[in-house]
Formats: sequence, C-alpha cells, structure tokens
Amino acid sequence: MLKIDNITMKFGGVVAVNQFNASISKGEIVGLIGPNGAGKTTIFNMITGVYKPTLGSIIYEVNENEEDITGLRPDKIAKLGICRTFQNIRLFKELTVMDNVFIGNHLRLDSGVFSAVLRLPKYRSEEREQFEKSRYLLEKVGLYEERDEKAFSLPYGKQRRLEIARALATDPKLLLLDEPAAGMNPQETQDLMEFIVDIKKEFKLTIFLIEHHMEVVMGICERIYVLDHGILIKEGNPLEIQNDQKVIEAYLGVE
Ligand SMILES: Nc1ncnc2c1ncn2[C@@H]1O[C@H](COP(=O)(O)OP(=O)(O)OP(=O)(O)O)[C@@H](O)[C@H]1O
Repeated sequence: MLKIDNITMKFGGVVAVNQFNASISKGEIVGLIGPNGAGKTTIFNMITGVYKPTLGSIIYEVNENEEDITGLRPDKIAKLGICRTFQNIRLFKELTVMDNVFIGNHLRLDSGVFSAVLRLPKYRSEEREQFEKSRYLLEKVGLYEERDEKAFSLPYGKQRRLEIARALATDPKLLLLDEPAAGMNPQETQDLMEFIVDIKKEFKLTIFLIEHHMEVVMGICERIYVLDHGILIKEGNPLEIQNDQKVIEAYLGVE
C-alpha cells in the first residue's frame, strides 16, 4: 500500500531523515519508534506532503494503481485517502464535538462550494448523509452523548478519540497516528489500544503509528521500524525489536 524508497530530508545542515526505506501492506498496523528528535514526525510530514523529501520517493497504491505522491500537496494526498492525527491535538476547540467530525466529512462532499452556498438539493442530500455518518462515527468512538459539548471541554483521552473520529470522517485508507497515547493514563491507553484494533477492522484501515508508549507499540503493531538520528536501525516484529541489541542501546535501554 505504501512504499517509501530512500527518503532523505535535510533542513539546512541537519539531516533529519537519512535514506529511510519502508513498506507497508494493506491491513497492517505498523509502528515507528525512536528517541526524541530521531526523525519520526518528519517522516509523517513527508508522507502527508507537509515536506517534500530532499531525495527519494513515496509510492502509494490505491485500488491497484500506483501513484507517486512524493511532494504532492497535503490536500491532494488527503483526497487519495491518507489522513493523520497530530502529536499535539489539533481540534477546532471552540466548535462542538459533532461539528468537528462534520468538518472532516467535507473533504468528501462532491457538490462544490457553489451548491453549498445555494443549498442546492444535491448539497442538502449529501449533507444529510454526512450528518448520519458523523453520528455513526461519534457513536463508534463513544462520543455521541457529548455531541453538543465544545471540543475543549472534553477530557484528554476523549479529545484524542475525537481527533481520530474526525480523521475517519475523511474515509482514509491509510491512517497515520502521531503519538495517539501521549498524555494518556494507563486505563485510557488500554482503551485506546482496543479502539485502534477495532477501527482498523471496521473501517478496513492500514495504520502507521508513532508512539513512545512501548506497551502500545508492542501490543498492537505487527511490525515496527526503529529510527535513530534519522537512520533506520532495525525493522521487525515486536519480539525481534525487543531483543535487538542496537535497539536496546539506542532506545529501549534509556527508558
Ligand atoms: N522544520 C524544521 N526545520 C529544521 N529542523 C527540523 C524541522 N523539523 C524537524 N527538524 C529537526 O529534525 C530532527 C527530527 O525531528 P522530528 O520532529 O522528526 O523528530 P521526532 O522523532 O518526531 O521527535 P519527537 O519524538 O521528539 O517528536 C530534529 O533534529 C529536529 O530538530
């Protein structure tokens, strides 16, 4: 589904990511770990079009078509079905829970701005459908009861779920989660793990996630890439990663 071929990202003299390779198959949950500043978020930023890699390519396979998405604009990449959440929650804090998800839907509306402004029948029927979909997503993430609350008033764990619900509203095929368990307590973390596995099945997603909570990475990822100073030092299943000397020295050992 995603082939990352030798991508490098330089910021002036800093090589944030150096010749990184990865391949993700449809339906997998894959982890990306490494110490602070290893280059993980930079990789997500290259996949989602925030940064154009200095070198290398990113190929995305959708419906058996291969598409070179290297350096495409973020909105184009989102339209192809790649969606993300952020390390620091980025909700529309003053909007209601429902409106936050509803906005995510708009990426998928066919009727343009023109029919939205004039509220033409096509727009209205699409809008109704999207409302139903938002409702379903909120029920799915357990936030329907809170639909009229302002996003900022939700506890942290629920804000993260809402951010994921908003991402799901764009109908992603590949979902990138940047530290979804950050700031969560053990119970919220446990719930999040079940939630991620659950939405992966229900929405037929492929998931690539950055996470510092080792119990999340080891608990739900089938494969893991380990990055250190911008360089891939190991790729393998959770057991292989936990037992690798280089990984222990670079990362796990310093926990
Ligand atoms: N826009 C930028 N301009 C300059 N340097 C940058 C930029 N973005 C990232 N960097 C640098 O690239 C390196 C990798 O940063 P990145 O945020 O990708 O790491 P990370 O693995 O996601 O870290 P963390 O776990 O702390 O979030 C760091 O040295 C960082 O300072």
